[in-house]
Amino acid sequence: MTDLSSIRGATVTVTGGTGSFGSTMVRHLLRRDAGEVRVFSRDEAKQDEMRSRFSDARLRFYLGDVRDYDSVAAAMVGADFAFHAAALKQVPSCEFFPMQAVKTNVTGSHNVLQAASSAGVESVVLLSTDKAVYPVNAMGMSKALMEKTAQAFARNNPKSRTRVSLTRYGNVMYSRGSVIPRFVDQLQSSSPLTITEPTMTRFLMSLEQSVDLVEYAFLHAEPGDLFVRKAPAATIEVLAKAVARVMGITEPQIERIGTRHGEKLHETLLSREEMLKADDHGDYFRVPLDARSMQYGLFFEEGEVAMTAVDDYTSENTTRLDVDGTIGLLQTLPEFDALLAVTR
Ligand SMILES: O=c1ccn([C@@H]2O[C@H](COP(=O)(O)OP(=O)(O)O[C@H]3O[C@H](CO)[C@@H](O)[C@H](O)[C@H]3O)[C@@H](O)[C@H]2O)c(=O)[nH]1
Repeated sequence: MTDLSSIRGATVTVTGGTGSFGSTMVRHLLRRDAGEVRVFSRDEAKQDEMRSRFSDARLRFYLGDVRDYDSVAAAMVGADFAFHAAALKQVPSCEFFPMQAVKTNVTGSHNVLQAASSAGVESVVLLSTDKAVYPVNAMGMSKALMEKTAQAFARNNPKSRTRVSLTRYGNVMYSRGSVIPRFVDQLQSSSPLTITEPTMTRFLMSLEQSVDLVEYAFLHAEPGDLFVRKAPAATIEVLAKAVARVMGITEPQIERIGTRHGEKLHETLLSREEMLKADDHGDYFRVPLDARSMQYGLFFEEGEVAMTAVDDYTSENTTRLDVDGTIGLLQTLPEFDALLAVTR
């Protein structure tokens, strides 16, 4: 039985541990009294910065790349649990270099699973994205294949000591390089807000909520399960107006720049096929593994029960926030607190 007390004293590896999610997860694990937290990542400068910022003797830094099996294996030996956040996640760079996305997101994730299983790690939670559902860009496609790799591991190794599970989430508000800090910069320099397509919608989630989701998966997963957190969404026009209002600007200048390469109008967190199988856990959905064995007939001949009229779970049909609702959400973010404290 996994509960929060399992983290106490445990050794935990976080791949991508210096990133926005990774470092928040590391902090969370330290608060949960983990005995040792291993930060696995490529960038020695970020590790060094994190070492002095955290200044915690329970942290261990592992330099490596998920593409390099030996480096991942070294970070897994003796670990109890692992959270796999290392990824190439920017849509444009993966569009231009799709094989780089394959190497990191697919082969690298496979390395993480193999290394964890060889080391007898008890649980691995892998992070995926809404862009993996009906993917239209290389980043989403590579993450979809990562999901399939994890599910195949669970299906093909029912006796494995390593419990593999997945989480999928949408846009993390104020994450590095994303639209909210971009709007904030534009407002601060009195430049127009660059809006791609005003009616485009995105799920909105805070970094803390993404950590909660990953911990929920860790606590509740059966092998091969996938979890998403229910989340509200807003159009980009609403989001732009809300960011401006929070910063005291009621009529922001707006410049339409058009939809970028590989972008969807709306994102999907769960397909209708997944919704048909999903269990409703209140704040979360759990999608169990399709655990039919390697008997191909079960896939090709018997098929599924009739598909009923269930919809995908999308940023178009989830709870939609208006400007006031979005402001309410933005005001919960520590980044805005810090920002407004400076401008006040
Ligand atoms: O100047 C800009 C930049 C973006 N947008 C729009 O804002 C939304 C969000 O864009 P952005 O913050 O760049 O995020 P996404 O491209 O949706 O991708 C983010 O969210 C994904 C989860 O859906 C993560 O996997 C990615 O790593 C992360 O970059 C999109 O509708 C964009 O069209 C604008 O309107 N103006």
